[in-house]
Amino acid sequence: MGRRSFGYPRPAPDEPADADVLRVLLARPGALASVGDARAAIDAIDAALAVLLERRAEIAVVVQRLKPVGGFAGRSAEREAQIVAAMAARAPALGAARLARVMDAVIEAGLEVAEERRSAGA
Ligand SMILES: O=C(O)C(=O)C[C@]1(C(=O)O)C=C[C@@H](O)C=C1
Repeated sequence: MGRRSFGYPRPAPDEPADADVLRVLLARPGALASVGDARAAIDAIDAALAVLLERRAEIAVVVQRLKPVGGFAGRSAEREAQIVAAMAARAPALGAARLARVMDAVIEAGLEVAEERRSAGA
């Protein structure tokens, strides 16, 4: 499947030509004055999150196949701490402790998908 956005946003110079691009409208919290508007903004973000989480899981499946020891047995606390620290720099209100809980669930979900694929011989 080719790129799903058509010319916009323009690819960055170091962007692979066969990557997909997700464009997300991020409402500014201060601009939301009703529950309906705020929920619609949350729904838009959750839709993007679902796409990101699904793609992340598919890529984590690939990592498990490529690692010498994949799956739950190959879990790396050091790598997970790096991921959380990088995210905390972009999400200061959430902070590292809360992000660690979120990412633990996200990473486990990816490893479960990898395990399902492995058992199915896929
Ligand atoms: O980077 C890896 O080594 C992975 O297996 C991927 C991943 C992840 O989902 O980000 C999954 C498990 C590891 O504990 C660390 C990270």
